[in-house]
Amino acid sequence: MIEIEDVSKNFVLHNQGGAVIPVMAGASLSVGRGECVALTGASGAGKSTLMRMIYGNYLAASGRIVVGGVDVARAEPREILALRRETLGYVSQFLRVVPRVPTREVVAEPLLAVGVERGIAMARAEELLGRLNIPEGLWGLSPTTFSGGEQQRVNIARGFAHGYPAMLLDEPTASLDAANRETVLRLIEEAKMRGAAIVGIFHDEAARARVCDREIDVSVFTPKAA
Ligand SMILES: Nc1ncnc2c1ncn2[C@@H]1O[C@H](COP(=O)(O)OP(=O)(O)OP(=O)(O)O)[C@@H](O)[C@H]1O
Repeated sequence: MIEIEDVSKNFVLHNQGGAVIPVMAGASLSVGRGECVALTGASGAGKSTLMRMIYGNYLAASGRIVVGGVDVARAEPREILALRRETLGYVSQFLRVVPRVPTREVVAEPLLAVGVERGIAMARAEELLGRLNIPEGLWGLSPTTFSGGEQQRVNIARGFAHGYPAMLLDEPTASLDAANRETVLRLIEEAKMRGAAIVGIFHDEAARARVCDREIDVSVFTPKAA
């Protein structure tokens, strides 16, 4: 479902005389349906960079990144948007809050975007908000004023609303209490059971051991000259 072949990445520092920093070379990785792969490696090894390339935020210098049959490294912007709507979910640590949109709608939005009937989308949103312990009294309010932890849980609910065939998870259990951490681990297990291919960064070692099938140390993709 996610195929990465011989990918390299350089950063060009335009404000520092155009210095070229090679950060990745020969990155290859394959993630099948129902599989969860953890990216590991020291700080600065390139975990976030690889995730951003898979999501199409950073362009690879060479190689292929194929998600659900779409080569992200070569796709048109509208193809990337369709991929993100239908196939590839990204759960970051932080919610991008849209002012005045109620929490229930924020969570249901990915389902409405793929044409799920409104009643079904809202029911799924409410189920997830309940599981993640967001008080019912908050569901009709915009999450703008929510606490950091509440916004993080709303973001997780939104990220797991639609059954994406492929998912990227950036520290999904960071700073959660035990009960909510357990819920997130169950959501990951449920996603795997329905066949999602998952790539994630997990600093929480116990979480990684429980939900990940394999670990890839991205420092093996650090260019030799770097
Ligand atoms: N936009 C950018 N411009 C220039 N260099 C960058 C950029 N983003 C990342 N880098 C460099 O690429 C390397 C990999 O960074 P990256 O954030 O992917 O590491 P990481 O493994 O995710 O680290 P951490 O665990 O600290 O989050 C680092 O040396 C970083 O300085």
